[in-house]
Amino acid sequence: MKITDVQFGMLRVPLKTPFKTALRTVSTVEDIVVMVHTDSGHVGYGEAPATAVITGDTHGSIIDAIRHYISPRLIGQEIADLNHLTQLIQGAMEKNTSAKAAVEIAVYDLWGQLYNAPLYKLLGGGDPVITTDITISVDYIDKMVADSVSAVERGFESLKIKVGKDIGVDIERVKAIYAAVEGRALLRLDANQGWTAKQAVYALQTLEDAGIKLELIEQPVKARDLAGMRYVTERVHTPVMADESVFGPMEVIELIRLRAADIINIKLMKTGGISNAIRIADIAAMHGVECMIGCMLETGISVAAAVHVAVAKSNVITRIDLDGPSLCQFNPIDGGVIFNESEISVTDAPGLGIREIRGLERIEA
Ligand SMILES: C[C@H](N)C(=O)N[C@@H](CCC(=O)O)C(=O)O
Ligand SMILES: [Mg+2]
Repeated sequence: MKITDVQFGMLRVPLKTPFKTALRTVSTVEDIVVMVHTDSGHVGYGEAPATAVITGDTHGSIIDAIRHYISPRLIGQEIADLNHLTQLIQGAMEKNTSAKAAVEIAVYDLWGQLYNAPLYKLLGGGDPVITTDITISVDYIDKMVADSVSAVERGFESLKIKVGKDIGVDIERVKAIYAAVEGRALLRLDANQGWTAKQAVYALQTLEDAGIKLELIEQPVKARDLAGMRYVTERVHTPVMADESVFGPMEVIELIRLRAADIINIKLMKTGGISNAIRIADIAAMHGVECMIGCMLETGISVAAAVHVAVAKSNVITRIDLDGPSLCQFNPIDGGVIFNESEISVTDAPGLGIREIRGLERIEA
């Protein structure tokens, strides 16, 4: 099975409610879809969102990176030579992790199709049912409490509460949500870099002293402030998770060496796809560090790939934040991963099992 062509589409799906973090507000998922064609007629699918505030990637940069740097290296290559293909993709250029991720996901999809097996089985196998949390956007306190209660009523047992806007209000937000859902859901906080190290310690110690038990705090301080991450990790009981601070394996090694966080959030759009996600999971496992697998605003193409990784690496990926499809008004993907609110299950369809993408707008080559 040889690669013959790489094509693009744009997938737009409105969100159920605006997605609001300390970094941005978004109402529609708008992702680049990549289709890798082969001489056998098989097509592999990948997807990349333009999360410029985190990865630096835009729609234009994703298409340009693939069109001019990645795709020319892949034409004529054999899907069976997976490690060679991932090296070609990762070595095509610096950064541009979302573009690399989209192409790698499509290549892994084809690799599964080549061997007629679901991807998670080729990656090591595992229990094909996992449970995700759901994100509660940062907003007025009453709205966040209502959204949290509604999520619990829909069956979510883990809520990812966005904070990082105003430290005083953030503390009140968490107290109010905790009071409303106590005993029914675990609370994960994500400040998306919105606090200073001292603010984070103050907020977390105030919440801990008030008897509020949090599962973890994600990325309390600026991405590059590893000293700040370590400062917080050393001073609070709540486990600290690194998100924007770690993209690839080298950053993970440095973070672990510095003991700057307790947990690592792996996202395919930061790692550049599946090969580095697996590397990070293995490095973390060797050091006894647990991981979450997360997503950006993605639909059931790239989130499906993350699900396969999560299933195969459940020895170390102990937390799941793959709520992209649950945040969308509808699911445009007919495929091998079934997203049913908090429960995500994988079928035995080959590769990612994608059969149809509804509403895909073609982007001319
Ligand atoms: C969607 C997911 N639950 C999430 O919160 N992901 C990111 C933010 C993604 C974005 O801004 O598009 C995160 O910070 O964990
Ligand atoms: Mg995060």
